[in-house]
Amino acid sequence: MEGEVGFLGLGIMGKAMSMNLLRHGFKVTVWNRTLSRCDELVEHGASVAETPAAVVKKCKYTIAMLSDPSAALSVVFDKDGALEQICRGKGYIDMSTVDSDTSTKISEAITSKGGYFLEAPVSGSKKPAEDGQLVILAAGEKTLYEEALPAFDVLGKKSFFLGKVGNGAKMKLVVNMIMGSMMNAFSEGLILADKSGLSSQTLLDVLDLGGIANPMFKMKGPTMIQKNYSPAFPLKHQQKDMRLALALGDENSVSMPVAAASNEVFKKARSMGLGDLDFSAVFEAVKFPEGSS
Ligand SMILES: NC(=O)C1=CN([C@@H]2O[C@H](COP(=O)(O)OP(=O)(O)OC[C@H]3O[C@@H](n4cnc5c(N)ncnc54)[C@H](OP(=O)(O)O)[C@@H]3O)[C@@H](O)[C@H]2O)C=CC1
Ligand SMILES: O=CC(=O)O
Repeated sequence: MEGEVGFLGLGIMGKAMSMNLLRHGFKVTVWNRTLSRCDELVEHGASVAETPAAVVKKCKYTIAMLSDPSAALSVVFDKDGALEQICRGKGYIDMSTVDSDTSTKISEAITSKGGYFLEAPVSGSKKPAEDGQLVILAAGEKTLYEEALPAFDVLGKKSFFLGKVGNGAKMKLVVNMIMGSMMNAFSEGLILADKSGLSSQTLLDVLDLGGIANPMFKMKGPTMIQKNYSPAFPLKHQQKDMRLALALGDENSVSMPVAAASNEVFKKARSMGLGDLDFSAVFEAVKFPEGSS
């Protein structure tokens, strides 16, 4: 990955990832819809471009890390979007969590102009992004995957190449569907323990020693008990992932009652105004279901 790398989208993940690239000696040109969010990256050596098109014009490789399908499409297809400057030899790597249709639309547009496309959503949240410990789920153009490995090695602890475009998106949605359902079950367990007169902390200790111990319970349990929902993975994005995973289930005639019920609780949490908090704030919606005070 020689030369300047472009980075579009400096939210929780994009900021941590582009900072990591800078720390490891990559030259990075950044763009964010809210341009002021570029300032901190500039202090650490990044250059700024005014539009996605300007980033692509300057850089052989451009990485995008955007909130959802509509943002991913807008940054490519809108006026001054990335597509305007895609030409032969340019690589576009979308690391946002989107559905396979969105990824395919972007891929077809990029490749129709002679560019190369890779989808590469990630598993792992704010802290793994800061520590370069993401799990990268890439699919699409194998040559671009191989060229991107020096960057992926900085951003992640392991990269998978999953074949044709769409497979990375699908894998990410399956993983996050499981994660969202687990977070709901965990929240119900914490409440059941509390209402039954048991100590929440003791429940966490018991869980951590058994067969269902996992890093998510270990990390989120204590902060949930303290009602600290400072966002690492925003709840609105988890709900988007449940919705997209359920659509994938529809397409494949897979019945997912557990995920469907969990999605309802995430929707309820959004309607309670919790969308910008961490996804563990779904705990509040489980505590106070529809109709209760
Ligand atoms: N946070 C996490 O733990 C993880 C998140 N992900 C996925 O990574 C992606 C980014 O997540 P995260 O960084 O947390 O999200 P944030 O909400 O923190 O950041 C979203 C980014 O998308 C930009 N954006 C939103 N809408 C548009 C639009 N219409 N046009 C242009 N830019 C837009 C925002 O720009 P602006 O600053 O202007 O609002 C911002 O840069 C999501 O797909 C998420 O599901 C994957 C793994 C972990
Ligand atoms: O998408 C979220 C994550 O933690 O992975």
